[in-house]
Amino acid sequence: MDKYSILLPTYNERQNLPIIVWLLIKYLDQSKINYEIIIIDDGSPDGTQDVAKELIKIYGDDKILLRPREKKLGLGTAYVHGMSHASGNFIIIMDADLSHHPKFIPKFIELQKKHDYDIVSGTRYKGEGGVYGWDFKRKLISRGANFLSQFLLRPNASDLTGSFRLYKKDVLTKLIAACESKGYVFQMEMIVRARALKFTIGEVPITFVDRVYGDSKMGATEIIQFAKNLLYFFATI
Ligand SMILES: Nc1nc2c(ncn2[C@@H]2O[C@H](COP(=O)(O)OP(=O)(O)O[C@H]3O[C@H](CO)[C@@H](O)[C@H](O)[C@@H]3O)[C@@H](O)[C@H]2O)c(=O)[nH]1
Repeated sequence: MDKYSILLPTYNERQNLPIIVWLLIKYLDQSKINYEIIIIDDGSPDGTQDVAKELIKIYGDDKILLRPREKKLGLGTAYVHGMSHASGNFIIIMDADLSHHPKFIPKFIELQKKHDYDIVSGTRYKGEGGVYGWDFKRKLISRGANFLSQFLLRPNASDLTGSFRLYKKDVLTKLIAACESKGYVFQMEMIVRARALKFTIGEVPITFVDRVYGDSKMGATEIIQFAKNLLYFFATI
């Protein structure tokens, strides 16, 4: 039977974590999906790990695992760390801040099964997909980054910077081995490398809703890093 390991990277998500975990359990149980939830917390000062431990007491350590690290080491490396503890043959990566709704997961799984895709990527930029709650500046950055990367890299997916995705575990293992970046740009690199390695990608339109609690960790450093990597991938891949 297929098993899905859901990776939830967290940094200061004390308020969001109980809600996202509850929603995940509700939708995945309802759809009779076999899963585990892996929380990768980078030593959040707001007590996210204490909340995670309480959730494990409530829902059980067969459903929720906490795989903490001592300090903030970046989003890309958090995925790698989580995956090394995953027992599923499929991996689902999503944000813990309620921007990604678990109701889309059964659609990801259905599409993957139908076409045996290596990757299913949530897309905000196709069909019914969309973004809610971002200000004009943030929308412009995201759209601009996507437009530029589409133009330069010609990837097989319409949302290069999004992170709500399902991977076959062996595919993700190969992609991780091929990827060099550590931060947010990891999402883009995965799709670019996927094309080079000839992995198939299906897409499910998703609505991305900006977080209500807490703050985004994306700043100028991540944006500059993204631009540098974009040019590097353009020149090398
Ligand atoms: N463990 C760990 N988790 C992190 C780190 N940085 C961020 N996270 C977690 O990663 C998720 C996304 O981080 P945010 O900082 O909230 O991202 P965002 O601004 O909402 O950005 C979203 O849009 C980007 C552009 O489309 C996406 O690239 C990004 O993945 C995300 O979906 C959240 O669950 C957050 O706690 C880190 O260094 N370590």
